[in-house]
Amino acid sequence: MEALTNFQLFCGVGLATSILAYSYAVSRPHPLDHIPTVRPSGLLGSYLPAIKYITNGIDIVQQGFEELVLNDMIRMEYTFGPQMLHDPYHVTIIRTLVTRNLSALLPGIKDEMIATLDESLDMKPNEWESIPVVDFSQSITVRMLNRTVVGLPLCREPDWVDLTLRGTMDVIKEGILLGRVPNFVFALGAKFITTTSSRLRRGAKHLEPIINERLRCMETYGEGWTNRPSDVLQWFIDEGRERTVPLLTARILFFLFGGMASSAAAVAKVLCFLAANPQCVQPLREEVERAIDEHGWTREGIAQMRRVDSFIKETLRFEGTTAYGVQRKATKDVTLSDGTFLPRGTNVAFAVYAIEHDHHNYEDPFTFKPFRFVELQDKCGDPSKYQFASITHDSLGFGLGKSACPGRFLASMTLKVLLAYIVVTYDLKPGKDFPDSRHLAGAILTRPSAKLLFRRRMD
Ligand code: HEM
Repeated sequence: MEALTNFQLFCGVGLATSILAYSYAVSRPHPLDHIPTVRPSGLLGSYLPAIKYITNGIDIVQQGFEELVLNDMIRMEYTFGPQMLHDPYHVTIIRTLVTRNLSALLPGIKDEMIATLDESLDMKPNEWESIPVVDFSQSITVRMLNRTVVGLPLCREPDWVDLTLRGTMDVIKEGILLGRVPNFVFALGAKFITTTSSRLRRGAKHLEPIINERLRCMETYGEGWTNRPSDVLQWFIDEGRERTVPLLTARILFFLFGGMASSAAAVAKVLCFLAANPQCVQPLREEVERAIDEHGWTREGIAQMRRVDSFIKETLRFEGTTAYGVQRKATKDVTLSDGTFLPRGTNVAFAVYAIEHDHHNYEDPFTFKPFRFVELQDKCGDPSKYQFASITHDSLGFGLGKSACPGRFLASMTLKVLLAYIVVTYDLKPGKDFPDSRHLAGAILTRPSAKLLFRRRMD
């Protein structure tokens, strides 16, 4: 027999070691074996559903409805910086200053919306224009959100807009990739997978002159600085925890990340459902025109738009935003009230789509009823219930509990203004590739090729 070459010997030892390691891993009891998890056990088995999950997330989570779902967390400390995890003060600023100042932010949001619509929908009277709905929704959302965050003129600066838009999408892709990298290559892999440093450098170039000028005014005028900007950047500076350009840049980009992708995805769905349901247009127009006649484009006016609110909430419930959500990690061993034991480090998530399509929670859950929530409000006699921004155990689009989305009131106001304005200003109908959605790693997304036809309102 010929002598084994070094290479064959290396392969042989490697194979034997792998078989031993695999046999050991599958024979070891897993601390979660008592819990009905969605993933099969075993060394390779856990990666197979992860791959299947990329294209078929809904089905896998549906399988695990009423069971606990394991999931990897996206690693924000690598895509933005460790300070986002260790000092999430932006959450407090959103809960307090952003939410308290919604009335003051509204005129800027509306102004930015009209400017973006005029630029994107530059058609002649009686002419239909075909618009890719995903791109359109992202462009308008990023501008409206940026207006509240950095104000004019930066919110319209093309490179900044591109950074805050594409950068958000990059972070999502990088986060998904990082979530799939095995732990032992993680620290090294993060450096190569993320574009964090170049993103922050690019952002700092835009923010540096603005931050420096604002710091100068604060030093010069102190409390007497009368035309102090009323935007998120200024609230971060005033808070005083981070006064350097790199740290503030990371915080601002993270803030925009928090609001951008989910709001833009919601806008795309709402516009698609509006185009697909022409029977809703008249009732919506009547409501919006009445509210604007009585209160103008104010928060009071927006609050009167219950059909608009219900249309948005029902669209997101019916179409779904994600297969699973409200992700939590057990930071220590936990025993739940039903006796279920979760060892430290366990990731859990709720089967959001399944819960929002459960007939115990919603009558006729697989039927789109645009004004479902107005009917429920009328039935219980309380219009403050069942609102888009409300959080309940059967309405999980904004999460649940202490970590529920702090930006939901801003998101709700922004979406309502947009839908209300579009419905009274334009006619819409479905275009190409409509209204198909696709599933990506659990998220339910509008197909990027989907088009809508817009025309200036004719009647
Ligand atoms: C329709 C639009 C939006 C949707 C569907 C949405 C949804 C969510 C969800 C599901 C969570 C996780 C909640 C949980 O785990 O319980 C979340 C968290 C968060 N959202 Fe939103 N969001 C939206 C808009 C916004 C906006 C506009 C902002 C910024 C103003 C924002 C800022 C955040 C932040 C900072 C968190 C993390 C909260 C924390 O860690 O405690 N979101 N959002």
